[in-house]
Amino acid sequence: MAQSLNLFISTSHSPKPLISHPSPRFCSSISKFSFAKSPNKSSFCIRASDNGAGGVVSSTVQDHSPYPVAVSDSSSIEVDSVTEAELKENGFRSTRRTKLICTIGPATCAAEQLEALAVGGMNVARINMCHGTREWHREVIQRVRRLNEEKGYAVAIMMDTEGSEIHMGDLGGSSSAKAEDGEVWTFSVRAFDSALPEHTINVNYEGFAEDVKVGDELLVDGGMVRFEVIEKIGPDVKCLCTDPGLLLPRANLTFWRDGSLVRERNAMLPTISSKDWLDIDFGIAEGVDFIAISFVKSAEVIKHLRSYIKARARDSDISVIAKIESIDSLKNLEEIILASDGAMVARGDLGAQIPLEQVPSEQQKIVQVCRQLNKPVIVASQLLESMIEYPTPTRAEVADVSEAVRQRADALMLSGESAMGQFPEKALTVLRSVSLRIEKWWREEKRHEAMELPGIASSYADSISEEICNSAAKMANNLKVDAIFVYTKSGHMASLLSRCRPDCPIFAFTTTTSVRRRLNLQWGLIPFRLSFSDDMENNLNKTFSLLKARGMIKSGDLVISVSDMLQSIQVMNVP
Ligand SMILES: Nc1ncnc2c1ncn2[C@@H]1O[C@H](COP(=O)(O)OP(=O)(O)O)[C@@H](O)[C@H]1O
Ligand SMILES: C=C(OP(=O)(O)O)C(=O)O
Ligand SMILES: [K+]
Ligand SMILES: [Mg+2]
Repeated sequence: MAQSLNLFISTSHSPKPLISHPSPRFCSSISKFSFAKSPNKSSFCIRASDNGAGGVVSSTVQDHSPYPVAVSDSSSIEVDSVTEAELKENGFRSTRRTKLICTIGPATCAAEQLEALAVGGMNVARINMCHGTREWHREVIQRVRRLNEEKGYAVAIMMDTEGSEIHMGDLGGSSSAKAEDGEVWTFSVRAFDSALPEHTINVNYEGFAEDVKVGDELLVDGGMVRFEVIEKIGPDVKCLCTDPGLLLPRANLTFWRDGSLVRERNAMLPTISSKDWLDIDFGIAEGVDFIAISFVKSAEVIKHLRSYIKARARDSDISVIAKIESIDSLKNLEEIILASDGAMVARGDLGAQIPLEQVPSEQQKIVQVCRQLNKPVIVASQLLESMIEYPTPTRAEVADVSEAVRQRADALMLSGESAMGQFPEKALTVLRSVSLRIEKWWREEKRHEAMELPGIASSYADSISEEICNSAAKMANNLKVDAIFVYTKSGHMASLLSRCRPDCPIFAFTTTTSVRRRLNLQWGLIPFRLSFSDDMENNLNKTFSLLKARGMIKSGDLVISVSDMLQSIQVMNVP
C-alpha cells in the first residue's frame, strides 16, 4: 500500500536570505513525496517527485561539487579505530557529538604525543602561525598526515594566521618574563641587533610610539599584566607596571584611553598581513583543511581570501574560518559568517576588546547565528586554562565547557592547555568526558531547544535538500532511530543534518578523504570514506555488510538514510 505525503516546497529563487529575514513562505503545492513500503524488505522510501507524476527529480539535485572519487580500495570503508571501538563497545547513542580541537605546540608535537591526542578524541589539530617556524609547522602537518594514513584517523589540520594586531616580540629567547608592581619597562619599536636590554619589550607595530599618549593604559593579553604609559622618548615608550604578572612571548597588546580601547592607525592595518599571505601560501601548498583568519573585520577579506585560494589551488577545498575576536567582527557578524565556511568564538582577544562580562552573550549569539546559517562554530580559549599548570580543572572551567556543549557548538578548542601545558592529554580527556556527560543529560531530559532554523537554500534543489534533512532529523527523533546515514559527495547534506542536531549520531559516507576530514569539525557527524554509486539500494547493502562485518552495526538497528544523489528518505531496519 503506497501512502502519500504532501510536502510544500518553496519556489523562492531569491538570494540566500539573511537570518533577520523571515524564512521563505512555503507557497504552492508543487511537489509531492511518495511514501511507499518496499515489498521485499522493511523499508520505507520517500522520494521527491514532480507533482505526483512519478518521476524522481534527481536530475535537478545533482551534487554540485565534482570531487574526484578516491582511488583506494572500492570495497573498503575507512573509519578510525577509536570510532570503531566506541561503536562496538557502547553503541550509537554513546558517541560524542561535540568535536575537539587541540592547538599543537612544544608539548604535543612529537609523533607519539599526536597519536595520544588522536586516541583521546582530537578531531582537528590547530597550528598557530603566531609561533614557531614554517619548518616546525610542516613537520607537525606531516606527522598528522602520517598518523591518518597509517592508523586510519581523519584528523583535520587547521592553520591559524597571526593577523596584524599589535603584539610584543620574542623576549630574546626567554619563555617568559615577570613584571613586578612599580617596575618601569620600555616598550620599543626599535630593532635590537643583540640581546634585549633589561626590562625592554619589542613591539611589532611601527606606529606604536606615535599613537600612544602619556596616561594611556597598556594591557598585555587583555589584562594579564597592566602598565601605565609615563613617558615617550622617540621610539621608546616608558611604562609603569600597575598589575604585575607573567609576560609571554608575542603576547597581544591593547591600549586604552579614558576606559575605551584606542584604535588609531592600527585599525587600518590589513587583516591579512604580508607575512600572513606567505603563511597562507604555505598552508595551501601543504594542503591544510581549514585556514582560520585572525581579527576579521569584514566579509570582504574572507571573500578575497576565498577567491585567492580558488585561483591558487583549483581543486582545493580548503575551508575558511572567520575568527570573531574584534569589535568590528561583532558589528559585521552576519555578513562575515555568511561569507565564511565557519567561525571561531576567539574569546582570548575578544575579551581584550570588549568588557569581559559581555563575552558570554556574544558567544551565545555567534553560536546561534552560525547554526542558523549552517556554518560550523568553534568555542575557543581558556576553556581549561588552569590545566596548563594543574592536572584537574576548576569547577568553573567545567561549567564553562558544559555551557558551550549545551549551546551545541560544533567544536571546542584547547590552546595553551595542549600547546605548552603540562597536561595536554588530561585536558583533552576532560573536554571529552564533559561533552559526553552533558550531551547525555540533555538527551535524557529531552530538551530540544526551540531554535528556529530559517531557510538558507539559494536554489530550488538546495531547498529540497534542506527540507529532506529537516524532515529526516525530525523523523529520527520521533521514531527514536539508532542512526541517520547520509551519502554525500560534497558534504553539504551531512552539514544540513548536523545543523538539526538530532538525537542520534549521523554516519556521513563520502567518497573523498578530504571531505571526510572536513566533516570531522561538525557536530554529530561520524565521517566515513566509502566509494559509492548512484544506486542507493546497492550503497545501503554494501554499507550494511561492511559495517556489520566490523561489528559497528547489527541486524535490527533502525536507520534513516538520505543521500544527495537521489533525494530520498528511507527508514529501515538493518537486515
Ligand atoms: N608552535 C608553537 N611553538 C611554540 N609555542 C607555541 C606554539 N603554539 C602555541 N605555543 C604556545 O602556546 C600558547 C598558547 O597558544 P595560543 O593560544 O594558540 O597562542 P596565543 O597565546 O598567542 O594566542 C602560546 O602563547 C605559546 O606560548
Ligand atoms: C583563539 C584566539 O586567537 P589566538 O590564540 O590566535 O590569539 C583567541 O584570541 O581567542
Ligand atoms: K593566531
Ligand atoms: Mg586571538
